[in-house]
Amino acid sequence: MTLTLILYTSIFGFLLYSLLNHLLLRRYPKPLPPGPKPWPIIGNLPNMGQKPHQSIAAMARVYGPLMHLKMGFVHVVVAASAGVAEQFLKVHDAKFSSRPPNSGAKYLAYNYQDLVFAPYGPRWRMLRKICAVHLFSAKALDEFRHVRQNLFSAGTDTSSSTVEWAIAELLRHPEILARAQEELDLVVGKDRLVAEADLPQLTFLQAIIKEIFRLHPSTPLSLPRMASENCEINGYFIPKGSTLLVNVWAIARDPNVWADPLEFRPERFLPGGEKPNVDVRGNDFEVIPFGAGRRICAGLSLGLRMVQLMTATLIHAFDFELPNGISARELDMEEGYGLTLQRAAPLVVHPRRRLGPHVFKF
Ligand code: HEM
Repeated sequence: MTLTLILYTSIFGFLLYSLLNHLLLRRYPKPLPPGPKPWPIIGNLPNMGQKPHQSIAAMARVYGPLMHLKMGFVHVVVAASAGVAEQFLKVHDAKFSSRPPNSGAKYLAYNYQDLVFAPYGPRWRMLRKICAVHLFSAKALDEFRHVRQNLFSAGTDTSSSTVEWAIAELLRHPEILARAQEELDLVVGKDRLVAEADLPQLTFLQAIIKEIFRLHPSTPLSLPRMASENCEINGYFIPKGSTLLVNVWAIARDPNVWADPLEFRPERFLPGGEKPNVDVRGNDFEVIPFGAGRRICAGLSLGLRMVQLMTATLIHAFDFELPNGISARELDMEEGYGLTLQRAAPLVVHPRRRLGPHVFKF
């Protein structure tokens, strides 16, 4: 008797949910973007897997670069190509400049009062202005240069994980590492450590860092945005309140845009390469590790400088050996998943000094 009751209740619940869903979806003037069919109540949560950026990229290969998902009752739209990302983050940027609510931001960030989670409006504008003028402007960064110099621990999680990926890729590509060290020896010499002022002359190093940000962006799904009003993108309806995820990881590996996208090839960013003029500062949508538009990473210039400086200093000052006779080609490059894109297995290396001991005396 009880079992029959549960069965009938479940069937009735399912039919009611499908009917409501159908009626609600019909109110839209245009179709929602295509996407996998959501389950009742939980939506597409079971499709997310252990590494959502990879699962979402696989789904986008089936449903296209503008995709619709349901996370529970929340509409989620995903941008998985440079063109679609540009629509959201440039053409319609103003409508997607708030972030969706979440408990972490509510309880840890003083009820959405910090810069990252503040709703788009006067307070966010004021915080952003303070950062732009007093903290992260080129002038402020130059003035605080001496405070940062070889201060490795000051790197944030995003910066430190990017450097870890960089060292791992360089170990797997010894010819690229040798060329970068050659450039460093030429520009910096062997009697001092790299300084921030050297960075503009280290063009090969800069290409390496761009390639690292392309293959291993520290926030693969960027930070979520939220639609503040209904809008239409590429002929599809995006309901107000939808969460926007931009799969910067998939965009930067798009085979329609990048030749041999999975290959680590910094030369592609050098003159004569396939993308000599492409940068990571949010103007070229095929590689946007710092996001784009008005809520682009506020610490972009600092993050970029820190990653360049830390990587340059490490490979200039040290050679690295892998422990236990592991060959570089065997190095596990599996991704873990967390707040930032970490290596599944942390990189363990034995550093050997390449510069004389006098260089390390401070
Ligand atoms: C490797 C380094 C870094 C990467 C890859 C990175 C990436 C990102 C991304 C993807 C966003 C979201 C952008 C969007 O919504 O379009 C973001 C936002 C932000 N980042 Fe970074 N970031 C890095 C380093 C830093 C550093 C060093 C700081 C400050 C010390 C910083 C401060 C911020 C802030 C305040 C925001 C929120 C901006 C806003 O909502 O207006 N980031 N970052």
